Amino acid sequence: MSQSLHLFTPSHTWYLASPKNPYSKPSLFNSDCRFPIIVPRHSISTRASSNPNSSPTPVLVTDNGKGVPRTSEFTPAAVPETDSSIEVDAVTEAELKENGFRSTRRTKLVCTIGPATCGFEQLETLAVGGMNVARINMCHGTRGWHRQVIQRVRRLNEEKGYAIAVMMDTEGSEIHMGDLGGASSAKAQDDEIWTFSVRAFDTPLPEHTISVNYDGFAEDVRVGDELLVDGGMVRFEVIEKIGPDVKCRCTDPGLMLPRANLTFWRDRRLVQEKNAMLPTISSKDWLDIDFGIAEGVDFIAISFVKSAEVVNHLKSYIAAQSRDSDIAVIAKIESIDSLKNLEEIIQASDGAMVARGDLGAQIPLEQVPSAQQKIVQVCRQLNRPVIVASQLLESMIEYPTPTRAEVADVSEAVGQQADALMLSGESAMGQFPEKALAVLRSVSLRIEKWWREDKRHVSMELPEVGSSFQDCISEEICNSAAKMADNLEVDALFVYTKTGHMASLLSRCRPDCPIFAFTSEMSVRRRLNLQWGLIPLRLSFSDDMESNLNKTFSLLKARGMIKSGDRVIAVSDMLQSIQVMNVP
Ligand SMILES: Nc1ncnc2c1ncn2[C@@H]1O[C@H](COP(=O)(O)OP(=O)(O)O)[C@@H](O)[C@H]1O
Ligand SMILES: C=C(OP(=O)(O)O)C(=O)O
Ligand SMILES: [K+]
Ligand SMILES: [Mg+2]
Repeated sequence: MSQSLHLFTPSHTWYLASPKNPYSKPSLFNSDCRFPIIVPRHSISTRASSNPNSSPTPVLVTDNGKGVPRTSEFTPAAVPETDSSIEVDAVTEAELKENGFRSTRRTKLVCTIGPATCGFEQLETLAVGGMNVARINMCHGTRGWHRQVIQRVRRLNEEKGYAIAVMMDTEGSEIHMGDLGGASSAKAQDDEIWTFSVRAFDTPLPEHTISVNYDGFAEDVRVGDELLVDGGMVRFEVIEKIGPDVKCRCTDPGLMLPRANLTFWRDRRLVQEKNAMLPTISSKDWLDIDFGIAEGVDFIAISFVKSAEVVNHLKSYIAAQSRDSDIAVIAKIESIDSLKNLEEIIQASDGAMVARGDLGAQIPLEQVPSAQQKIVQVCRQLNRPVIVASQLLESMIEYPTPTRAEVADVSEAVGQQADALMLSGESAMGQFPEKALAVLRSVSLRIEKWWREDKRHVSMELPEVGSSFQDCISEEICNSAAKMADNLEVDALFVYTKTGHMASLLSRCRPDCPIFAFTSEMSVRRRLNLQWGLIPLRLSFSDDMESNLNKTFSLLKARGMIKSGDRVIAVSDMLQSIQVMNVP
């Protein structure tokens, strides 16, 4: 290569030549060379001006002047998808216009939908607040209830241009309490005697009685065992067994919520055989999975994964049920077994969740932070998106402001560059769902900026993940493009991707600038919405990168989302190229 970097001016387009790249000059491509070679091409600015008629009519302009449009001021972004339009939601658009590329949020936000947020307008408020993924927990509610939520999210996407993905979370075979006979919670006081029973009760339940979903419960516990509700929020000691009833004395008082998880400990260790005997995916879970497939959810999160085998099984099941479905499987890491088999589970899955609620009930609490760090790191290395979940802003279920400790916890996850943060009770049944989401949003933005500006991230060793030579080329291109983007301080990376793979490879590098991911598939756009730093947009594009770029520039410029002089690096999975250019 004779070109030195000073020739590498922004007004030039540069191509990384590869065997798949029709633009490459064969004489310059050394077939023995593992990596593509950079060859110069002519300036993009002359080509861009050759296509003056490609500007579309701007479709949507909503902005209340404060960066994020208010619900009532929404003009529906319903954009009939044509060859010459780009699909983007009002929030992304407003954020880009208001704050520019650099300050867009990179960390994605998942909200669990429950009674506090299931209405169309409530969902829209969450969308405006930055929700990227809506999670429904099959542990609660009926399928009819969940169907309605899915339909409302879909309507939001269709009418307002959002790409909110739906994640269905299976109940799993955990041992949990029943519904508390309709009460929203029950308070256990110090030294009170409560009965945990496997009997079927008519409502209302007798006083101080809790039903348990697992038939073997009374048989398996022993007098002297410690019974933990929700990982220790409330504790009891087993004092007597009488047939199906287990009498327990409250040793740590607290509030118990319907269907709270139960674990029991003997000699300070979790009694694990119980979970081991139960299948990871119960018969009820399989019916829920059928429901999820039929409703076209984007992600299925499996609770209490123990091995890669169950993930593989579910993936083949999904493939057999719906040939062209691309439902991604998220493994919830929340048991001792899942930690033991972490790498193989993550390798088998399409993503993972650090489910700290149950994890903290299975391992000592003080081990949860290091487990989180490890899971986040393994996911990044294996190129799988990772969600940090549970109790991020727990106090906001009841209070409008978070504790300092909660803000520090959110900051830690953002600093670890997890792909996504999740709200559970805060958004499902809390009093301040919108405020909780706003806290995640503002803390993410602030901490991301601080880490970027202070260059606090130590670069992580990213092992090769590709299995074929083509995959390795894509990977090298993304690694190089991300590095170039940082070194040249470009404003954005553009990726044209059919399957989303190149976009995820770029996201994995956690570059300083945001990544615009253009895809023609709506389902890919939604799926990419879980991944760090990606701004997924729908655009129909061709194999001709030149025309794709011209089209993108004029569409984005017409909507004020980019401007002349912005510097961009573009990669594509069709051509396996890297191009550096200034927006004309
Ligand atoms: N679909 C729903 N219907 C009713 N309540 C729900 C629903 N989803 C979540 N919740 C409430 O929100 C709380 C927190 O949600 P989540 O963390 O997903 O469940 P869990 O605490 O059971 O793991 C639940 O304990 C439950 O009270
Ligand atoms: C996210 C979790 O799972 P669930 O809310 O379904 O118990 C968790 O345990 O942290
Ligand atoms: K669940
Ligand atoms: Mg759990």
